[in-house]
Amino acid sequence: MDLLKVTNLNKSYGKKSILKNISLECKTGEIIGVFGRNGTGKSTLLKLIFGTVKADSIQIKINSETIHQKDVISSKKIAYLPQGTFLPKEQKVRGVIPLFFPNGDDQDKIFYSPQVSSFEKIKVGELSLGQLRYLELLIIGNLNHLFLMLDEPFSMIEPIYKDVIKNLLIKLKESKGIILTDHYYNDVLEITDKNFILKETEKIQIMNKDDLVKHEYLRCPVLK
Ligand SMILES: Nc1ncnc2c1ncn2[C@@H]1O[C@H](COP(=O)(O)OP(=O)(O)OP(=O)(O)O)[C@@H](O)[C@H]1O
Repeated sequence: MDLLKVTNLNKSYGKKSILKNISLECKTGEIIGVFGRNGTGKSTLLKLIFGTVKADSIQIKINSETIHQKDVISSKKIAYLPQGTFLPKEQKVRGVIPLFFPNGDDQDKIFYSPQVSSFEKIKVGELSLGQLRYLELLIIGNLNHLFLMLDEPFSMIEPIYKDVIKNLLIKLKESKGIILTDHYYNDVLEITDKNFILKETEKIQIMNKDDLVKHEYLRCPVLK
């Protein structure tokens, strides 16, 4: 088991405090869900841990090793799925895979993953949103990072691909720790082991949908 430990995380933009003294832990074998209304800092939190947004303060440790924020990307221990696509739209899927996986066996893992044969000849820009998000997750998930930060893996995705993505994430958590955020709360709660909500700069643990109502993320009554 590997442990990602983030402590003393503070972030403000100008005079506006976004996240105050946040701590969190994620183990390999675990998926953690992050909720919060628009603008509460969910994406910022993931980018701070990945190192692409500079923190006012943050300590990041993986097991006993401290990783400075500026060294997170080069350490190749934490990966990040941004909200927007990062793949070249004009390339066919079968041309994109070798860009990330020079080794033939590694490429095969992607090519023989469920569904990929149905869209490998298509250009990235012509994929459905579900196919595209799944391909991105397959690529990120098959690189060797221990921890994945995923920003909205389910948003606007057709139901069939949501299921394919959920199955992939459950498989990936066998060897990785995953922190994800998405407003599709039912999909998130279906696969997460722990959850929290960001509210007014703080992090509050969530046990179920009722807690999401209590903290004014959902309106009641919640159908069960
Ligand atoms: N580069 C920036 N400069 C100034 N303010 C910013 C910047 N990036 C984000 N913010 C502000 O920080 C706050 C948190 O933004 P963030 O994108 O993390 O929210 P979020 O919880 O992910 O929202 P959403 O659910 O809409 O994706 C928002 O008020 C946003 O306007």
